[in-house]
Amino acid sequence: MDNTLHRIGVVGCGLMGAGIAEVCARAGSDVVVVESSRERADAGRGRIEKSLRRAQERGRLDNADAVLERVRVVTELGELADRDMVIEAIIEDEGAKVDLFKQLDEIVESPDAILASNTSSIPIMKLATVTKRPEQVLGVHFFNPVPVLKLVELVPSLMTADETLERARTYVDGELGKRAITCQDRAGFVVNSLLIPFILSAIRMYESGFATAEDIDQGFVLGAAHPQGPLALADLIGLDTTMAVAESLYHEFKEPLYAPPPLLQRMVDANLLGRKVGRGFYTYET
Ligand SMILES: C[C@H](O)CC(=O)SCCNC(=O)CCNC(=O)[C@H](O)C(C)(C)COP(=O)(O)OP(=O)(O)OC[C@H]1O[C@@H](n2cnc3c(N)ncnc32)[C@H](O)[C@@H]1OP(=O)(O)O
Repeated sequence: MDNTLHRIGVVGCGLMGAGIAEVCARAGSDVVVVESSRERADAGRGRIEKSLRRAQERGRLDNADAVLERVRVVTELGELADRDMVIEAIIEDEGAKVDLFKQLDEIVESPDAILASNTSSIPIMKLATVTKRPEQVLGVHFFNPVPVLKLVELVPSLMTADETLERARTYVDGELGKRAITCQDRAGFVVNSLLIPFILSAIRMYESGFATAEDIDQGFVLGAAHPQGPLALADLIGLDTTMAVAESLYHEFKEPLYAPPPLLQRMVDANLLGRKVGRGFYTYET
């Protein structure tokens, strides 16, 4: 068996999917990205192109066009049939991901192909058990902005084969030039288990009127050398995603520190989702 992963599929071309497709193509892989409609596919391709052009302008990339040629954004899942690995990066919703994994298992032809999820918090086992290849299913969790942040969490379930984990590690560390860490299959993995309670505490602090958003964030930027404060970071992640990850953590551990505060829920209800819509704790030009 050729263990190398050449042909990569990505499902979802939002914030994370576009970033994942970009870094895979920059590493030389042939990438097919699937979106649910032509409009979304066009928007996703635009996102990838904008990021590549920016990288070229800043001198971090020689030829954006050459990279773009390695990415096809399509609307049919069937186009993933010949992939060596498919990375799912759709909405953080267990039902939607389970449905997708059932379909991918039918579509992806190679018996050796890996089915990976970029989930932040949904148990990998729930996705593995709906396929006929649970030993080739694992979590491959990237961080936003994907082209900038070096970390990838690799999450084997109890059924993932050692070989699958090693093939994914070789791709992430070797081809993508990122740094993989490994952790067990429980909600939040390493980073979100620590980061989400921190962000929720900042939202509770702001909600109580204890300090302004600017002062809370400045406190962390200037007092703890974080690149941005917790509320600005929530805006970057997206308040809907922050909420979904908090709910998964709360569901798994029943710890009050993971319970989403009412203000977060209200902001999600109001579609104040952060950077991607132009307004969250701060306002942004879209
Ligand atoms: C919830 C999920 O499951 C898990 C997660 O994703 S948790 C979230 C993890 N993310 C973080 O913690 C992000 C923390 N913040 C940061 O690292 C930084 O604030 C930031 C990179 C977002 C912005 O950095 P900042 O210095 O303020 O802005 P800026 O000067 O525009 O960017 C710094 C560099 O990153 C690049 N960059 C910023 N955003 C980018 C993007 N979306 N795509 C590509 N490159 C980007 C810029 O081009 C710049 O590179 P250069 O110096 O070579 O020109």
